Amino acid sequence: MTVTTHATSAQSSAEGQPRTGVDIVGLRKRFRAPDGTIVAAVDDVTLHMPKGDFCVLLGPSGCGKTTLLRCLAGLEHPDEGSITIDGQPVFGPGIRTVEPQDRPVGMVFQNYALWPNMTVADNVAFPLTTGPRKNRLPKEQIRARVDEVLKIMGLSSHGSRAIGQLSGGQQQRVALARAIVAGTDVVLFDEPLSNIDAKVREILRRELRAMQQDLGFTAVYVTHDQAEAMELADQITVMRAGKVMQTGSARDIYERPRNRYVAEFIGTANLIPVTSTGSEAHQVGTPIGPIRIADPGPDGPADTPRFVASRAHRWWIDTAERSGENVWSGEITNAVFAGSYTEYVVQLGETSVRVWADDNPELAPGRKVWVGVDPAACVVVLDHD
Ligand SMILES: Nc1ncnc2c1ncn2[C@@H]1O[C@H](COP(=O)(O)OP(=O)(O)OP(=O)(O)O)[C@@H](O)[C@H]1O
Repeated sequence: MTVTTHATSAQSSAEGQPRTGVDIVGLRKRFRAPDGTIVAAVDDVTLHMPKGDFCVLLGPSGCGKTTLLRCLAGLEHPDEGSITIDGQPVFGPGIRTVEPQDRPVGMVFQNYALWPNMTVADNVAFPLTTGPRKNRLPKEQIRARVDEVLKIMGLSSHGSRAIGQLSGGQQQRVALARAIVAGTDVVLFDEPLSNIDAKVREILRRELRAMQQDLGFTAVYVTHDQAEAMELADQITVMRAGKVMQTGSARDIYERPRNRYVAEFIGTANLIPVTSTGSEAHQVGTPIGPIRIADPGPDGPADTPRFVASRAHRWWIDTAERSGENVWSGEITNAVFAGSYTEYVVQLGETSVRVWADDNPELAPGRKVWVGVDPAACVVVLDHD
């Protein structure tokens, strides 16, 4: 990827435009693969990213997250739809497409994309020193702004160093500093921490979140790492094959997945097929008998298969006989000690469930047990949208 430059915040704020975050409507981007087939990399995406929120695009490799981000940056030309960034239409029918360097966004790439022959300070200053000369800040102001940003990123004493004299984590700090130096209201991140070792990544992640909250910019952050998404995001958008599967807070997505894909992609879910609508409200029939549920799930075509989804850690396990709603007896078929919990696989007839017991009762496979789950932790999800 190439480095893009960033418009100054002065441009977006001085014109007094309304700042609303990022709005994407009906966006499509197709590519022709080498074998001639057409790939719908972004497939009718409509998404609102509220101003000042940390918005994560999450999904497996190839689901279209980077293409969507590149469309926001202006590095890809979408086939259809519209994009508005902080009230400024940058792409859409009847709109002159705004070039990357004129969009009110900063961008941080996975591979840092720094200029190796420039010092740290010059790399950070770069977005302020490009564009029409008449719009540029005076030199002293650029220097002051660069110093300020280097301080925020803990790089004050590194300004005159060459890029090659920095560690990977420090280089990524420089890239972050460069993305925020112009004070743009939207910063785009393409898996910025994935080349950094795990310990430093954790630190940078926390710093990035704190910095984003302090400065108040809207972050659009691409990752395939669900833990990273959950730690950082105000809003997570789960993508699959170019489409948005679900958008919500980390808690919404985790506790109220709307389809099987989301339930399985985030966390560990037990999915038990729904065989009938159940004789009472908030109850469904399944191969292990009726299950009481909290949420009947989204409407969808009647013939779409449905499942009761529940998180493994919301189940309990007991060796003493238990009875009541959402309680079953079964046999442990596998037990794996995972440190803070033990995962048991328990066979209930033809169905097996995973139970994460955090009191580590040390039960061996073959043991008869009772297991159960709180109805509040059971939601019905569609097989697909
Ligand atoms: N320039 C291109 N030419 C042809 N196909 C492309 C091009 N760019 C992306 N694609 C295809 O579009 C789809 C989405 O790619 P994209 O890079 O957006 O996915 P991603 O979710 O960001 O994946 P990753 O996490 O691996 O980067 C993939 O099938 C990819 O092969």
